Amino acid sequence: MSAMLASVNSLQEALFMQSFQVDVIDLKQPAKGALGALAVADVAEIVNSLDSGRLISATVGDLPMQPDVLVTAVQAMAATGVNYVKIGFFPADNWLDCIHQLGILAKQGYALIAVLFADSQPDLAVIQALQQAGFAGVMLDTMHKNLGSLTQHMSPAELQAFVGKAKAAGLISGLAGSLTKEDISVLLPLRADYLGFRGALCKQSQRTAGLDSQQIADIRQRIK
Ligand SMILES: O=C[C@H](O)COP(=O)(O)O
Repeated sequence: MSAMLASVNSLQEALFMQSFQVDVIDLKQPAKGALGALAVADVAEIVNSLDSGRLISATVGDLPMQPDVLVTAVQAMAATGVNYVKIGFFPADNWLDCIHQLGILAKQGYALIAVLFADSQPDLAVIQALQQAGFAGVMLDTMHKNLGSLTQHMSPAELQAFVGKAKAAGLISGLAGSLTKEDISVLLPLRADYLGFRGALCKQSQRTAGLDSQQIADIRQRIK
């Protein structure tokens, strides 16, 4: 069974989401992009306010693929005490260099999740490099939030292949990207470790709008 990850953008949203017993609370600022980041100080406050033992992830933002920029951002975000730091792998020709530098942090104990974007046709061969570098996990998301859900960019067979490769590499696997409640029955059989949501949890399914309790309860019910 897959777990449920829910993205929230403030302490108020995080506390509200916690009341629905979601498995992973993901801290990000959707208004700042696909993986827009919250301020490190805000993340630290949220980490200190949620129940201990609650799994928390945070993104470092839509950053350029520059190893030094990524390493600095990851160190700052990890210092807040989040369980996982998510790093977007945007189209660039130096992924292996970035993975190598981030791998130095991974080997020091940082729990890193690489985010690949289904709408940019990522080369899944990178999963092997992520494993060798010591990443904790890999997930699929979408970069362009107005171009449909993950299931419109990759077929069930392609998504199954992604999950299979991640599992074979011993990595946590996640699926996200404008997922709708209708996507859930398609994705659950793939047995990813978690399914991630933001837009579908919000009013009018707008990821920058406020959370909608009925939507959250509905999705929580479908994943339980
Ligand atoms: O990590 C999960 C994402 O926050 C998903 O956001 P989205 O559903 O708006 O694409």
